[in-house]
Amino acid sequence: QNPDSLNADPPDVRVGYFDTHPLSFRNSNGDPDGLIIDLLNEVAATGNMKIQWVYDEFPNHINNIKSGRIDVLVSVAYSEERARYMDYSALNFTNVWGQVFLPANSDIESLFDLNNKSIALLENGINGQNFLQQCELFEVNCQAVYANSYHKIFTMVDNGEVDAAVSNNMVGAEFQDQYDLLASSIVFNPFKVYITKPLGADPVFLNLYDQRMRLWKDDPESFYYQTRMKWTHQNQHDTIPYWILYTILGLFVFALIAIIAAVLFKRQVNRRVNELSQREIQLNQIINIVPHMIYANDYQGRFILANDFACDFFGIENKQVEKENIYAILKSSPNFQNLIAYTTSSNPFNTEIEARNSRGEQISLMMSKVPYSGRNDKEPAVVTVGVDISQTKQYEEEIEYLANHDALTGLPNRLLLSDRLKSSLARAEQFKHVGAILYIDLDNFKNINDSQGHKVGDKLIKKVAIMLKKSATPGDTIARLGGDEFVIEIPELDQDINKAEQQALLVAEKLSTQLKKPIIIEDKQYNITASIGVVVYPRDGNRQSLLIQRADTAMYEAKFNGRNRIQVFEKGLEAKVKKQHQLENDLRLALQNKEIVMVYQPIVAADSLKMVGTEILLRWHHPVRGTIMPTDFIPIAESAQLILEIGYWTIEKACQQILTWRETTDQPFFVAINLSVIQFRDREFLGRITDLVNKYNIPRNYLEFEVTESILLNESVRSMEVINQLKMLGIKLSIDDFGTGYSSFDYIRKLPLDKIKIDKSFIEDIPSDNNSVTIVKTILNMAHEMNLQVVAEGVENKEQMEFLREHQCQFFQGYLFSKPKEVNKIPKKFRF
Ligand SMILES: Nc1nc2c(ncn2[C@@H]2O[C@@H]3COP(=O)(O)O[C@H]4[C@@H](O)[C@H](n5cnc6c(=O)[nH]c(N)nc65)O[C@@H]4COP(=O)(O)O[C@H]3[C@H]2O)c(=O)[nH]1
Repeated sequence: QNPDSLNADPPDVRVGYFDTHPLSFRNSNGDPDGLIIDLLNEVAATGNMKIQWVYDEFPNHINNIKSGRIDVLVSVAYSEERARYMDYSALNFTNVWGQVFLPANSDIESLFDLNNKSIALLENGINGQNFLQQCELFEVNCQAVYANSYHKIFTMVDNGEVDAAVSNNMVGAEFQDQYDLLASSIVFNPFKVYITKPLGADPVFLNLYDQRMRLWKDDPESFYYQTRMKWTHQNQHDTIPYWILYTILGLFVFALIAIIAAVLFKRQVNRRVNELSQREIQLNQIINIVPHMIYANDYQGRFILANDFACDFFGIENKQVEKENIYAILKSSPNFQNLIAYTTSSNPFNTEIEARNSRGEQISLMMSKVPYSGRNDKEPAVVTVGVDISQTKQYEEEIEYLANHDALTGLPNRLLLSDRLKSSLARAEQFKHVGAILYIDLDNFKNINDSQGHKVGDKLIKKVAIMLKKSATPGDTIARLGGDEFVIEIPELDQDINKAEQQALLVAEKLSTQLKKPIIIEDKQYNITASIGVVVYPRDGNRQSLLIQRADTAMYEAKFNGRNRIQVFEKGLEAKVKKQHQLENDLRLALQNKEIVMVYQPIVAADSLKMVGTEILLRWHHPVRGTIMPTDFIPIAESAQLILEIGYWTIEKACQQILTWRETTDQPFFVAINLSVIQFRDREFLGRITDLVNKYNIPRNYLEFEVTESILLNESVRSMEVINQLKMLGIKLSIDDFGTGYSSFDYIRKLPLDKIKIDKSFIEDIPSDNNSVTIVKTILNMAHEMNLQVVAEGVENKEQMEFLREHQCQFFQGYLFSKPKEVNKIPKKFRF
């Protein structure tokens, strides 16, 4: 120490104290008093220092020391947080521990009883912090209520505002009697009590204190022990003898370990319980997500479990399921009928059933039933799983439908027809039934498809399908084989084969008439016809493939004979059709092999009998079969789609011939060419004709096209368009075979035609046959009225010629003048 300081005024040291009885407190005179007060007064006296005591609440002193308003603070427990702003004395002056104090009547016995209780704590107090850490460790959830003095804390306990209070044991013991408190067995965290100064402040007082304490603690008779005795009635070296302290600590550690073990165990149990309940929730979620029926019931029918699907199916509440009985439910509604036999059977099995749910909706279920021995084999039950296969069944049905039906019309396809035929034929054999098959092919459908596009073609096929359905009777199978081919199977006709054939023909005629009705598609009218082949079984065969093939052969024959016909199968047809097929193949090579040639038949003027023109007629010089006439090969060319090639070749040759004749003679000399309906329908027809007449630069009126009445009538809209265009090009037009078709004078009147050719079938019978005479006269009169020229075809003798001349027929064509000949063989006398 500085010797000068002994004589100088003792320096002031401001020491903060607060009520923490018996360590420090303000006595009834308002003066500082208590264990540490006495000790520090003594320390100050030995250091010749004068203490200036500053009284405040503990939390305020924390601020006081931080702000330097006091130099020393008494009774402070150590904490790392406090050490950031305070220096501690080296020696403590006492030890204390945390303790919970309760109202006298409290039944709280352990830390766990404090769960959900309110606890009064000193604001910023170290005991409060330690207590809360303990609570957190043991998952005790209590509500902390803070106050800034011990006095207030215990007052709250006394008033019943809180369930308990926490303080150090020493303070609590002091207040215990005053507030009638119960010192609980809940103790924790023993700690030492020091004096402190602001961090970095002058250490002189703290050093003086440590110096004195060191001396005092070594001497049991010292001022320190006397003072402790005075305030705490303990005369040992410390507040508690070390062995007691260690015992308490040991017990505390043991209790702590035991509690931690218990808590860990409790936590583990809680975690496991939690996991199990999560798992149960998960399992419930899973079986409820499954879109199939799952339920289990005991042998009395009581439900053990049922998922959402099952509950919805039976119309029961999931929460109520354990109160329900499956047997009672199954009996409660006719919807569950199909399940009864299944459920009451004791055997495990898998089966597919159709059932209705509580709302009456049909469901296909794949049911599986398995016995379940239950928990510990004591609760035997049955687990039922019903997999909802409704969707799969629906797909299967759709696939089966698609496999058996035509996608465009929805009619049975070849596969289903074949199935039905098989069973019809089997029944026919067993019961001696007679049936028929009609093979229907639309005439010239390909041309409509090509000229109008597939969309129109498809619509037409659909309409035809509807027409066929309307004309058929129930029990008939109407199938579409593809393209424009349909088959109708009529299974049960008269047992007399001839009568059965008549019945089949009647149906065919009905169909044919029905099909002839105009069909309107996209505001356009289409007139179609069909070629129908008929077979009757078992007469024409007893195998379905043979019967279809024979019906097809008959249809082909109908087509070959000019279409729009019904043909019953006959024995010789197969060979004939085979021959036609062979011809079709040969015809494909005929043009390039130059086997097709043109012959010319002169047309003469009635007055001069001089040739005014010719008609081109084709001949096919077949290398094996010899010369084939156009009536035999033109239908083949049409069905084999060769007619366009042949047709344009003929027109080009005609143009060349017109040019040759023009160069060799000044006489007007026309060439007439027959047109097939297929040429007429060809989209390129007008363009190609225009190109040809331009290419050869022929006088347009030297070219004449012959079309039949049927072409004009059947193709009314298109024909009007083509005829007008041809007229605009300057080409002549005549109607061939007039009188054999419908002969609609009204219609013909509207067309810009030039000539009518009377068919040779009328000419051959004049003048002897009255009917033919009348027809020829009528045609001639009508033609004169309409200002049309008339050509008589097939004039073979002078009587015919004279009759025709008499009735003002302007032109003749026939063997009387010349047979059709190659160009260089035409008789000279008719040339000019
Ligand atoms: N009995 C007899 N017959 C006579 C007489 N005068 C002419 N004929 C025959 O009558 C037919 C007249 O031709 P069409 O009515 O246009 O009838 C033609 C025509 O519709 C068709 N045809 C011929 N060539 C062609 C062609 O290049 N294209 C098309 N699309 N059809 C053709 O073939 C049909 C038959 O032709 P063809 O057999 O050459 O038969 C020809 C001709 O040889 C006669 O006095 N007596």
